[in-house]
Amino acid sequence: MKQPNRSSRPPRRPGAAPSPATAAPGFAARALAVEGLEAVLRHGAALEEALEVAPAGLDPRDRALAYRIVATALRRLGTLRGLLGRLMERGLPKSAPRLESVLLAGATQILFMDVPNHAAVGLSVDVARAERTTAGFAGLVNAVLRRLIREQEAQAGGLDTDFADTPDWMRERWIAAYGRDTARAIAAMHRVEPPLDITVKADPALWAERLSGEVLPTGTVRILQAGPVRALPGFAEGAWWVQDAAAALPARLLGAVKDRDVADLCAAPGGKTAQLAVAGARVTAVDRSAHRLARLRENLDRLGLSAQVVEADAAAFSGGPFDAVLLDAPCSATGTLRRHPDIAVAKRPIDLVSLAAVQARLLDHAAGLVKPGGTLVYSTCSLEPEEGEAQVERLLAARSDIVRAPLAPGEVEGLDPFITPQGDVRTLPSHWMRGEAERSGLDGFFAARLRRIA
Ligand SMILES: C[S@@+](CC[C@H](N)C(=O)[O-])C[C@H]1O[C@@H](n2cnc3c(N)ncnc32)[C@H](O)[C@@H]1O
Repeated sequence: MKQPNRSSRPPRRPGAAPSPATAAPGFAARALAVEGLEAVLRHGAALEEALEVAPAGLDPRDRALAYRIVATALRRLGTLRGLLGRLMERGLPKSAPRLESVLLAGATQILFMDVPNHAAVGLSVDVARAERTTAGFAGLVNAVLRRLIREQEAQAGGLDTDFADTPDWMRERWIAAYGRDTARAIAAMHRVEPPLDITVKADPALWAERLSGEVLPTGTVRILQAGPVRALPGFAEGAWWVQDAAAALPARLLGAVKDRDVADLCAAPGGKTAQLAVAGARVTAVDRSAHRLARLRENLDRLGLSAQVVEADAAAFSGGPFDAVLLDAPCSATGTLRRHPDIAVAKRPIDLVSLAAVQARLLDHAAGLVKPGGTLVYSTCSLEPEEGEAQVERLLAARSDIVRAPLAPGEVEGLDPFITPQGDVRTLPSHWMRGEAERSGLDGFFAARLRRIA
């Protein structure tokens, strides 16, 4: 946790007149952060859409700060709730559920961000006062956050445990699947803001230099402290796209795809479609979401790439047969918690049951779209074996015309550390530790390469 930072100016006392507080520097970012937390915690919004309520004309720096507050609060939610619980013996007032978001945003800035304590407290008080249901609790916000500053070390005792920010059901599943030490290492990575990973159309070394990044062993360019993505060199001209290093691996399992007919099932927003198109494949990109396909088209346009785009349920899609099929199935996405900490709030164990059924239906159908002799790659961004390894075992047991085409060491550059004894790929957020955690890790992905033999 951040060391106590003592300010010469005390926080604004809630009794003092707030005006023109709502126009004060930093207010808009804090108000938006509280809205964002409300959207995720109480209305089930995804983090990506939580800040869509931002007022038009908001300075992009305020938006970026609000995003960091929300993302950090979600990454450290267990710790923060534990601390606030200790500081508020009587709990949150029932009449103001929104107050929790105000306190979470304030405590996040105090404990985990480089924000002066007086600004974190003063602006939290202003945000509380600006809304009808929380205005009467501005004094409480002031008192709780100031006590947090004074007593953070003492109050944190026993709270900041390895799994404090991991939902119990995820912790238990990861311990069962990967062992306690690895589960602990995964949980630790989920607390860290990940770097920006991009896939470049060509010349990773050149772009790594231009963007002050580094080329990872698999060819992804990794950038620390990137700032707004759209403002980076090469974005507007379509030289690269954002894609986690692990998300870039499944398409590479297909090998050479130049002039091949390749179906990318569940394709939007198109990261893997773009990889296949750059590699020279004739790509049919299928997704059932019109909204997400619009993003796929926008991405391909910016990149100057093309694919045949089909809006359809991939489990009923009747194109092909194809030389190769990539099925990047919808899943719980528990492998992406570093980038999407809202998943820890949104997902429930029961979701795995329905998702596994969808994945089985999609995988069965995908197998039928592959030409005899062709390749099928199945992938998910999940840490849960039911959504990865078990799906492949089930398909192999059910169909004698599908066999595993295991990956050989050295076959795909940089991939060896992730090849399982079965010849599949399994990445974990705790893999690829490269010095500081902020430049390490990658999303948790599973990918298997299969071949249709008849
Ligand atoms: C993990 S995301 C795909 C990410 C994408 N492959 C990429 O690399 O950018 C899963 C996608 O599956 C789509 N989807 C879910 N169920 C589907 C179905 N039955 N048929 C087609 N697409 C589906 C969702 O709309 C979503 O875009």
